[in-house]
Amino acid sequence: MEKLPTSSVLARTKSDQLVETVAAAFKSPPPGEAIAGSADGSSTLSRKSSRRMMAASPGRGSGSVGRNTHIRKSRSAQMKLDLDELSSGAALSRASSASLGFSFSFTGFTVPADDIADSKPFSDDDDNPEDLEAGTKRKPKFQTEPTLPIYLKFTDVTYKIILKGMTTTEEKDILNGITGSVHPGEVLALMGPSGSGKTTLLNLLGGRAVQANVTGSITYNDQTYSKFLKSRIGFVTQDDVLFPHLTVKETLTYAALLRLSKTLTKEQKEKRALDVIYELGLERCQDTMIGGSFVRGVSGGERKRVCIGNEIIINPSLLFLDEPTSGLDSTTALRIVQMLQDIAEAGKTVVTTIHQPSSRLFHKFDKLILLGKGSLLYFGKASEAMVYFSSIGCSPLIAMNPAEFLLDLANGNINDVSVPSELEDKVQMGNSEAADTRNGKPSPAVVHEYLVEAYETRVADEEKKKIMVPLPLDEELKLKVSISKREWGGSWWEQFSILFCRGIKERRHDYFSWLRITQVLATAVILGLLWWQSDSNNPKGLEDQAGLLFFIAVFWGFFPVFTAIFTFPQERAMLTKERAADMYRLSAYFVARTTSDLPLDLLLPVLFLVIVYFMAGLRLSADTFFLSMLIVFLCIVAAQGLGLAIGATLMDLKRATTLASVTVMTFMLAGGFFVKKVPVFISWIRYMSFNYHTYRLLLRVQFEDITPAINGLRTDCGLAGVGALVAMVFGYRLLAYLSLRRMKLQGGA
Ligand SMILES: Nc1ncnc2c1ncn2[C@@H]1O[C@H](COP(=O)(O)OP(=O)(O)OP(=O)(O)O)[C@@H](O)[C@H]1O
Repeated sequence: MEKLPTSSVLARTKSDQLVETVAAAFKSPPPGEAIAGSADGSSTLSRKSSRRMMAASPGRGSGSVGRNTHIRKSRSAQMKLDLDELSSGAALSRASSASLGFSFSFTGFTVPADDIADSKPFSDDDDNPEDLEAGTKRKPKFQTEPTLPIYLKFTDVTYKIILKGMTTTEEKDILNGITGSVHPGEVLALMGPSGSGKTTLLNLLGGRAVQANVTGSITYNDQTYSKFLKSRIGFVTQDDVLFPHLTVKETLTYAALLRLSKTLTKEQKEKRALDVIYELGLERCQDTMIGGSFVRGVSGGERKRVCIGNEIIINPSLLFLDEPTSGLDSTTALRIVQMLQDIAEAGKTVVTTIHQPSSRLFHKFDKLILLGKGSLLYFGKASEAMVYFSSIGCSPLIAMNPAEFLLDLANGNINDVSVPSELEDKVQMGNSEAADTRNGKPSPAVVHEYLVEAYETRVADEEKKKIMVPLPLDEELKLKVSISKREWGGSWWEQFSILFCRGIKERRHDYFSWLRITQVLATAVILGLLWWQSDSNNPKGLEDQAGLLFFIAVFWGFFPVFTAIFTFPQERAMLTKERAADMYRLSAYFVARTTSDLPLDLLLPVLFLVIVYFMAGLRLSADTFFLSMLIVFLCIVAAQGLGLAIGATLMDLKRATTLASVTVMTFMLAGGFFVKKVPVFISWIRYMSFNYHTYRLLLRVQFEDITPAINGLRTDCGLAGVGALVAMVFGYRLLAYLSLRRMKLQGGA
């Protein structure tokens, strides 16, 4: 452990170099440029600076003996890459045009069209990651345009939650005093056993947790979190939240259209999506649907890359990833981590949680945080973790993957690990709590305590002191981070039209659902046959027709409620994710989502009414027919509003369907057909029923010339009925919108 201060000083010197290099290289371009890049030399500067950062980045320079292989690899990879670039015609043409100052498009790197077609740097089937590692294949370039460098530092981060039981309230510590830092050009891995707090820490660092329960400090270029950061942070969640029916290209294009700066044109944004497809090696599956539980789509690795693409499309300064390799085979996992390294090398700050990396993966991380039960067991260079643990008496006794060794330690499992003398003494002194009765070794709790204490006494203070030192950054660079203004990617109308088109594309299969069309047509034909050419000129026929009109009012009140209920609960995960990234205004999403289904919702009743109306022999007059149609439309839109409001308020399908069935049944019973003499204290309920208003309006349109009342129900409703339905159309929607506004963004800051 005596060695550590020396290496820490070394690390300090390197991060100082890094800070100075970036501060010098990044001369605060205007806001538009941060995303847009430029066609002049500033982009070239950024590329160079990112290369310099690579050189200065801890974990890539010279270090302990244990890292030599990795260093050799990186260097030879770098040399081979350069040679490869030189020998490639495309690289030559890029180099020559770069010298003329034209090589950088707004993405920072113009890939010639031929190049896109010819090269498959990441395609799934034929690439060997070893080749990539060794540099024998051309690596894709990750967004080399200038990006606002963000230095993330966190000290003594503590997070508690309050668990409310039936009778008791309990406080649970999730994180205890976590300290660390990560700089542009570095990949920080958060490791630890399941439940150790990795995701919680990642959410806190990404500004996605309820800040009330957090103590300690988290700073970005020495500034606290601000709304501006939402547009500079990419966050890849553990679950892949994507629309299953959109293709890879559509997914990334919509993300580009919604998230990229207003200053870019539509074409530039679309091109950005194509560049990301190329960078991630997704060109072969760009027209394949994402897929989901019921639709076969792209592979797991491709899915993960699309999720990463969704975030890197904004050229984020900070990229957070929650277990990007879980569920993937080791080759694909290695490819993804290699990609993260490439992204970091382009000047971004990358933080990722990782569950059980292979040793090859482990060596690709620059920094490591090892957590155990919410406490910090190690923070420092990944390559020095083993040295640190051996300095506190814990070394593997057999050849072992370092990640496996570290996870075993974090779990308190010291089988095949040398036992520190302090712990051995405890066990030998007969302390029953200290020993594991099964093997006579120290118990996991004691090992955990020892590791926490060892880190706190030997390293923690030193690290904290280093982190407390202010960054030698431009004031302008710091101030930029603290801007609290949101930046939308487009005007309200642009957002609305993009979301409207995306909604239609995602649900296009629903529109032509033969099941739904058959259901409506079959019902219409059955009704037509049952009421075949009924005659309103005799009282029995009149009553029959009134029954038919009531059924129509109930049918078109019932269906829209139950289809609209699913709208928001089904999209909750997507909405939470997209709102956390400030992708659009909630009102634009709401209006787009509620209007994009309308065309089909209004087409089916037309078919239905045409069949029923003429088969049942209702009043043959154009006015009556079209007015009946309009009334049914109003009923549908009002009923949809109720479904949307119930879904948005409860956001839980089971509870929502239960409440909806009770409400719809009540409205139907109060609709005026089944019961005429309703007690006064409950008679008000009918005015809230869209069935009641629709039924009365339909009666009026059909029979106003025949009779002023049918079944004791007066038909002189007119404008009042229409007014009530219109009020429901807007009132229920307003309720739905307010409920969505209230909805807590999961961990939303
Ligand atoms: N809102 C919450 N309510 C109750 N417990 C919580 C809550 N959030 C986190 N926890 C608890 O905090 C601990 C850390 O959770 P977290 O998801 O951060 O762990 P993790 O290390 O990411 O686990 P995994 O690797 O399994 O995803 C767990 O014990 C979890 O149950």
